[in-house]
Amino acid sequence: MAKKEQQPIKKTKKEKSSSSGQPKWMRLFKDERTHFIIGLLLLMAVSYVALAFTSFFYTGAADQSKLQGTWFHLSNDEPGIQNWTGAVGAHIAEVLINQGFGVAAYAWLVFPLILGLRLMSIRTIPLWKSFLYPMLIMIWLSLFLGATLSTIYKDSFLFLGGENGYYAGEWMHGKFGWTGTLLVLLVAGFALSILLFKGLIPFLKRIFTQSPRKTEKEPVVLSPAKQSSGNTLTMNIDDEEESEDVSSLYTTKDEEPSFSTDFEITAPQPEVYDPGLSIAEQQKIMHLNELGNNGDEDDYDASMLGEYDPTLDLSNYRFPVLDLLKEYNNGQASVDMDEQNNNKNRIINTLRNYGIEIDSIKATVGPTITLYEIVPKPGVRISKIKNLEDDIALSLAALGIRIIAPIPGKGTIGIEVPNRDPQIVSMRSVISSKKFQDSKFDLPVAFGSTITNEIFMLDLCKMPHLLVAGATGQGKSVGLNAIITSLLYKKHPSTLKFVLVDPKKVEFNIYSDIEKHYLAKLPDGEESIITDVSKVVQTLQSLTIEMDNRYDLLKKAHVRNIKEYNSKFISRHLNPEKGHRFLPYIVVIIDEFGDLIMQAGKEVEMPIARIAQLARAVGIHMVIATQRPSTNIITGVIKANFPARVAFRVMAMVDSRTILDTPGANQLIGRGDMLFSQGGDLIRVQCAFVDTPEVEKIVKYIAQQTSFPTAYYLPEYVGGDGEGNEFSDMDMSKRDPLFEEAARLIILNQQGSTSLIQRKFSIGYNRAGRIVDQLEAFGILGPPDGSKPRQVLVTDEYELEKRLKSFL
Ligand SMILES: Nc1ncnc2c1ncn2[C@@H]1O[C@H](COP(=O)(O)OP(=O)(O)OP(=O)(O)O)[C@@H](O)[C@H]1O
Repeated sequence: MAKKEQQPIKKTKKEKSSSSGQPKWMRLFKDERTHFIIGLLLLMAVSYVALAFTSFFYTGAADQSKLQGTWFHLSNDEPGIQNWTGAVGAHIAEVLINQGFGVAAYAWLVFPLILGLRLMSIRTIPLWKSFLYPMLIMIWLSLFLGATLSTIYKDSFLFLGGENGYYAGEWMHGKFGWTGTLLVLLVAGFALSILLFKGLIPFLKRIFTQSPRKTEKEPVVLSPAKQSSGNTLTMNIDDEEESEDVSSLYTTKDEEPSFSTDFEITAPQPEVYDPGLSIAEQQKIMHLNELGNNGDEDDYDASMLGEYDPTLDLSNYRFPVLDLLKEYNNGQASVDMDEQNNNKNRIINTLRNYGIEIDSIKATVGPTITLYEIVPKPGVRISKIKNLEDDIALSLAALGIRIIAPIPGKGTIGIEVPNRDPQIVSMRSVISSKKFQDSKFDLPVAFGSTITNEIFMLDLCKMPHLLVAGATGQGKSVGLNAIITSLLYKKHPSTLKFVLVDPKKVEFNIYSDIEKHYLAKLPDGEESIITDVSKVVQTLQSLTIEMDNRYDLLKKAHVRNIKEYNSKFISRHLNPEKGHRFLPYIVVIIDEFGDLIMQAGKEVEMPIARIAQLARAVGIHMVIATQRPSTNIITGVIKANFPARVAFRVMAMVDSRTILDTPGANQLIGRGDMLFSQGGDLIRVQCAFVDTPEVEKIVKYIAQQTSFPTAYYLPEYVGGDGEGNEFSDMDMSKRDPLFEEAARLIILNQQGSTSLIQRKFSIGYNRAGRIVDQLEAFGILGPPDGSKPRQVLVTDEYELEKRLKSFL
């Protein structure tokens, strides 16, 4: 729907059917309100039947004689029925309880109850469990009651185990006798308990392995805490199900000291190689594992409590609604055919003037740019067309023309020409798009629309960090707001926290009202939006501590990344008593980090680099923005660690090279026109537009809802020395005496290998390795890259001299 508003031209058949091709009844069926109403009806039906069942125990005897009729008779009104729910309820109870499975018939109600709750968006246990488990319990209980108690209640109107249980019990008595039947039922009951409660086997093992030790330890006086765990064990004999929960919850904690001395737990080391992680992250995990494996989390299992729901604290939280966002381009803009035809003819003529003939030309009209794709006649040199950029721009009398020769993967040549009447791509249109709504990304960002009218989305988790740059007034702030807005529309406050840094003190202030929902800050930080440079440094250091803490948790949990960690926590295989907690993603957004680098230099650059190198595995992602795309701001260190980049319009080609390593951003037209690059490919995107009043509305909508008691507190950062931080440890005085010479050598050779330094200076491998580490820490060499040589981040001696001076 919304696509139509933003896109002036007819879409392809495929796109059209995906957005509007659904029949009305189907949409009604999928509508949230329909689900809610069906859920409500199910809950009503469940309550009705539950009441009928309960009443049946009191009124069943009196009603029995009147229940001989069929359903048809009953619905024709049966006089004198006493069941609280009338004739229909009485009949249902008679059929399901007496003729069915006896008191165990209540189990029928579990599945519709859970289904109803799910339809109303209240999540409990998985559906298959809610069906299978009650059915198994029902069959067993009906058999048990039928086989054991039926003789006791012989004269009652009620079959405790239902007719099914009664006759099955009779049959079993005939086959196995009384004792045999009881034995079979108890064994079946035990097997069923093992199936239902995962923690039962480890619990029993513990009881059995512990009993001899208990006698050895008898003289030891138990602390009150231990005595209470003894109580837990006693309960176990009385109440099988309840003690199951309680025991496996607490035994891990209480029994642990004596356990760990007697048993060597050989937990599997996590496999280190993970293609999703950077080399530095993999090394970090390997290093942590080398330090020793003291996590014995493998035993912990509280899965019988059902899945942990991280959103439970704010379970009534409502995501912002679409109506908070504005519609633009209400009157559907149509394609200006004259403009398209004129441009097409001009392109053909200009090319012809230079002796270039083409086979075909095709136009795709985007919101702000039209892409003309041409196929030249065989034998035409592509570079010849590329050189005509200025001439084509002149003939079209338009700025912002970009030639892509050839379009990667297409075999055509693209000429991007700005439209005379650009359309705004509204945030509303991208947020309401099916692509965004159905997205399964962990941190989905709906950035805007490509020039071929596709919604452009990225997963910040995969980037894993983003550098945003562009001259002032070209759409950077709107871009940052689009990122934040997308995340607010998709992530619950318990799963995402922002750290917002704003040295200009104007851009992010608007978000301070959602501090307790979505922001993370230092425990002593008064302001939720960080504006002060010294506070920025502290916050970044604190984030590196948070990162290290999270790595420790990952190590203890024997997992490789935050996703695995959180799913293990959700399935209750990580013990909160041992410091485990659900880890929200943290997105750090730094507006105008150029100002910070100018004021605090390495103090901010180095923690940024460190977080960028390591934090992806633990769910910390960074977006840094600057309006000064110069090499002293976007340094080699920054570039090496931010492979995903967004460039808004810049004034000079050299600026575009600084951001993207290629020209292009200087040819953009501004107002949200941007280039996204990751690993070489450039995509031109019209950034979605969200203005301040819209953001205010979203913030207000969230702020008026119940929040957490405080913002998310980052760990306290003590002292300025940055204990354990290799970057701050490496001040100039601690450099190797050969540091400068080694730096010159690798810049001269543009090759950064340890063996080169070793050979040239005739030094040992260890010392050469240390020098390489120092060169990396000072941003002269990039991080290790598998078997490939490290990247040299400084291009010439002049830049090196400047750097060395800045360090002094
Ligand atoms: N995606 C967009 N679509 C349409 N217009 C836009 C878009 N982005 C920005 N603009 C227009 O450009 C103006 C400037 O945008 P913005 O404030 O984001 O620039 P900026 O690069 O952040 O500037 P500064 O660096 O000075 O903060 C906006 O007020 C708006 O009119």
